[in-house]
Amino acid sequence: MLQVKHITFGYDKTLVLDNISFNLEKGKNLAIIGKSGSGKSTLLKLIYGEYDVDQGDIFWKDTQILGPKHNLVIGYEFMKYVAQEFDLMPFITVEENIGKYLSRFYHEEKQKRTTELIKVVELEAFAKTKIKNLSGGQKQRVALARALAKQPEILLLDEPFSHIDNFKKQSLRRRVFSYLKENNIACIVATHDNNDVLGFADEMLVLDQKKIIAKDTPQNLYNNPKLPLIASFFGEFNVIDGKIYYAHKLRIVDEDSLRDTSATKKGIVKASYFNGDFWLVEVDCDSNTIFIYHKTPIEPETQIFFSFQK
Ligand SMILES: Nc1ncnc2c1ncn2[C@@H]1O[C@H](COP(=O)(O)OP(=O)(O)OP(=O)(O)O)[C@@H](O)[C@H]1O
Repeated sequence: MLQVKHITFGYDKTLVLDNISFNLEKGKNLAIIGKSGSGKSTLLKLIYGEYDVDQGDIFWKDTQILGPKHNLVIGYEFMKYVAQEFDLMPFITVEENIGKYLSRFYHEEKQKRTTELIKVVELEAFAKTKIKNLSGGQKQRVALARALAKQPEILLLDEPFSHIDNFKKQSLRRRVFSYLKENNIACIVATHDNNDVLGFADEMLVLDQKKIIAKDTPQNLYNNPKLPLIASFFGEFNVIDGKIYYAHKLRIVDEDSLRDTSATKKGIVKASYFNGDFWLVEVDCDSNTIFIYHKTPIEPETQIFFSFQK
């Protein structure tokens, strides 16, 4: 189990993280979310032992994670970290980069393991390509495979799919996260993308103002977002009379249906934005901007009525 106990850290005099504590069980997937600059990468780096904490302790099982002041070589065998900038060896191939960390393995086993990992990150066609000839997204996938090469017990991922195109992203996420579950590898994923979280994370931790402001399952946080910051991670939302409503929880209704319900408001359409299955309709309601999903676009300046769905 990972135990993060009351850690505090600042790069200089200004605090970045203040009294952060949480645990993570073996094999579990934890997502860390928060605004840009809220300290997600810093937290991953502290857990990895890249910096010394100012206060507090971090343990993986019985091993205390120590920073550079107390540890000549950064990092531990059981933990791997895939940073936002991945440092691969540019002049050797994809399989050589992945295999590089498997020097202790017999040749056949090493080849088998490398092939398996190349499959996880869907780079079969590039196995013999030199890193310098790969795109950013392909490099990111090599970095992921390399981190998995030695079967860590815990993996720290910073925006792991940020460079990967949408065609690949969905299937790659499923493969990588299933691989981690099957192999009982715990992971912490710092991300801005709710698709990295919904469907994969066992829990989510929200960082804001140097603190953890929420920690719960994605389902609970999605269904009951206590703060706009949390709702904004999941999608378009509105704050109406102090309550948070996702844009898909509001319904544009006919004037006739108004008699039945008191929970209806009036507004003037400002614009409609194509959104795939729906249009996102921007409405001015008592000088507040409200967003509502609707099946069709609505002409600007049209008066509409909308109601709230549970
Ligand atoms: N090496 C550094 N030296 C000094 N300050 C730093 C350093 N790295 C990060 N910071 C500062 O620490 C704060 C947290 O940065 P961090 O990169 O952890 O945030 P983040 O949540 O990961 O951001 P993003 O989502 O943009 O990646 C920011 O204010 C940043 O400017």
